[in-house]
Amino acid sequence: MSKIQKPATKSRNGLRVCLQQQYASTSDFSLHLDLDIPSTGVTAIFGPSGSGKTTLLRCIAGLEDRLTGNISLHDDEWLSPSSCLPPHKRPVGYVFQEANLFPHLTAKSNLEFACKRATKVTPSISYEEVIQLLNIAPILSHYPSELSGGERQRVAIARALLIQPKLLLMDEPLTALDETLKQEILPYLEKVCRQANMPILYVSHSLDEVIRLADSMIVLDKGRVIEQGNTQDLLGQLGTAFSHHQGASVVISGKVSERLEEWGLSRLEVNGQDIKIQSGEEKVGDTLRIRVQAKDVSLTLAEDEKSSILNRLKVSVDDIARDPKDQSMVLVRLLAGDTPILARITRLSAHTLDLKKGQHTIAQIKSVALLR
Ligand SMILES: Nc1ncnc2c1ncn2[C@@H]1O[C@H](COP(=O)(O)OP(=O)(O)OP(=O)(O)O)[C@@H](O)[C@H]1O
Repeated sequence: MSKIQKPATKSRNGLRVCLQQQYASTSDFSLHLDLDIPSTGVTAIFGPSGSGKTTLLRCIAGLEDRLTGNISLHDDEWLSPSSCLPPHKRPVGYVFQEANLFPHLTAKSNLEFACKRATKVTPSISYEEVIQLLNIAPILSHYPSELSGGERQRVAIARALLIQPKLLLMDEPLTALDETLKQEILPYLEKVCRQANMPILYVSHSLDEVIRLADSMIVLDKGRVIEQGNTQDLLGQLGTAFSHHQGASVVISGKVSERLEEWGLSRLEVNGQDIKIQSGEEKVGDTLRIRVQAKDVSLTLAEDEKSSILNRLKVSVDDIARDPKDQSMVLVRLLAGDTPILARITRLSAHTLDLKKGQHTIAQIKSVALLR
């Protein structure tokens, strides 16, 4: 195995991972990474099957032994050329695809086991807080076999938090659940992600989950990082793995400026323009994150056109790219101020509108198409 080229510089904050790993000298797969991961927030690890997502988490947790390099968290060195902290000494909470609870112990005893393993003397989250956060008080006396998949996974997340980790690793925690259970558990995950004051690495194949949960993203392919950045920036670019995805979308953040109770809508201010969305629980002043799918954005040049579409944003065309998978379609990158929006329209429409870079146009988005 060759040595890592770039020496790891120490990070004062967050997770530093600079490593090289290979399962066996005969294996085709190897992992070569050099990453700085923010000290809080969710970083999604995305990429095709076999790209090394699970291997990366296992290396960080200390579960792989054929690796060299440096891993540190907030300047605590877990791996260096001269040392390797064993897995049980790493302050890591790990949530797997399957809940992996002890089958002979009740949910409560599973959690108590985690409390005994806690890595910190002063807990950053109490037992009661975890129970409340994941709403598992009613099921504490149940054995894993008596719980639904979603309940088991909520207990598994609680167990990972009660270890009092400084880093949370989640490997496709929703994949084994059906759609209904996924929707049931997502709000809990969102709460955990928002409240946990630590870096969270979240492996997922689901663009939906990534958009809902991740602040930043790392895209792996064949053990290498091919894209990395802030979720909003990355999703708003053309020519990435995401812009070619069926569900190509951008994430837009805005402040709720008004609730239009009579119409069941809320007004969101985004760079001085209004977006109306169907009302939820949000209050005036809240910041909301909404997903706009490229397929739900249409373009028009007529400013005063009467239309049932409520959201008509003044934008400029920043770039146009052909869809490599469908020659009848193009993706248009638009800017509303500095907020990127993607529109997936036919090549014929782009031709008819004579779309060009820098051109001013109107992006129309139906309110019902906006997801949160
Ligand atoms: N124990 C092992 N021994 C040898 N090769 C392995 C081992 N575990 C995984 N691999 C190989 O390493 C590569 C990366 O696997 P890994 O599980 O990290 O991918 P992944 O991106 O998590 O995939 P998926 O999305 O399918 O879970 C694959 O080619 C896999 O076959």
